[in-house]
Amino acid sequence: MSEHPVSANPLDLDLEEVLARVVVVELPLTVKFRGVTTREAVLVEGERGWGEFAPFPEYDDAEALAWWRSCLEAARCGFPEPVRSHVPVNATVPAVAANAVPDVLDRYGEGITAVKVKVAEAGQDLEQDLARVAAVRAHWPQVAIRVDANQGWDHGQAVRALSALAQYDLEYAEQPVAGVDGLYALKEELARRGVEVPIAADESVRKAEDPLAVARAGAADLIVVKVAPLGGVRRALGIVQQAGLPAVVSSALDTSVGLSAGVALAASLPELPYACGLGTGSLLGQDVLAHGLKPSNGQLPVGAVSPEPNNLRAVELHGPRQQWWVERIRRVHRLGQSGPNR
Ligand SMILES: O=C(O)CCC(=O)C1=CC=C[C@@H](O)[C@@H]1C(=O)O
Ligand SMILES: [Mg+2]
Repeated sequence: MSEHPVSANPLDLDLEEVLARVVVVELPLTVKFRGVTTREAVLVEGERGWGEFAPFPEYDDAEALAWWRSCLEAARCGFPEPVRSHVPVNATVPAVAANAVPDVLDRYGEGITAVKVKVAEAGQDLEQDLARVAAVRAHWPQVAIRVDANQGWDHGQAVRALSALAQYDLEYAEQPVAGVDGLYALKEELARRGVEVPIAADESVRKAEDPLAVARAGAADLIVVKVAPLGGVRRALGIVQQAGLPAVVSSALDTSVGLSAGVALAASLPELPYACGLGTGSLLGQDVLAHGLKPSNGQLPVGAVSPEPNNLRAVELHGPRQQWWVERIRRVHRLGQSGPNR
């Protein structure tokens, strides 16, 4: 790729030249997350660094376009100047059985100050969520605990669950129910009942037509921002600035290349009031860097990353899955050149 000015459109490139050099990888997860045990991603090296394209397989091309823009921003434009050298991260606990919690937490090492616990998993019940959160509190008594329901509760379930979980002094509840109206109604009801659990919006930001609608409606106390679904670090920075709410930077279960874009966003935000959901490198069984981005003393370092050729070769995909990703990029790229500026 030739020298690329930051102000130009990163989609303006010779696509076949880029596709000839992309690396498609599949990384094993050490714990099942979002129902999957491996994570596929495409890595692209550009004149300013490495970018990652890894929209989940079920996402359509319109949704995947923001991830492609984000990948090309990293590869071709680089990132804004950081204002800090390290970012604090939370441990993330998937919807595992309570007795598996200590083992999951220990993967993140010492010095973690916040833990995010997945709740409302399909096929599980509130007792299992309470037991998982209790196991976190028992293993690490001092940490702040937040829960993420991925909009898995309806209004009544969320009121019941958060009223019960409030005994653990929750830092916040992430996307307990679906939609801006749903979040607003829940926030009102919790306030009426005196249940003091702040509400964070995730899907209502990253999957919304208008990522600012939730802030305008006063339906959340804070927002979760993820670089790839929001179309890159600069777009995510703009959304945080316009939302005017505290922001938590999170991963999309990325390889260390994708995580480094999240770190770049966290590093350039003027305020960083919460530990970031960027510790998920600890859930990967293999990574593309010689030393993957895993927390040390609860923090990740800010800076460029570069995959190690041997690590890349060990996880590189060939054949039909590689072709599937290449074809997906062709379609998404065409959409970006022809369609509305999503
Ligand atoms: O925020 C974290 O602690 C880790 C990232 C995380 O939870 C997620 C990553 C990828 C997909 C999402 O289902 C999930 C989330 O909902 O925040
Ligand atoms: Mg979430």
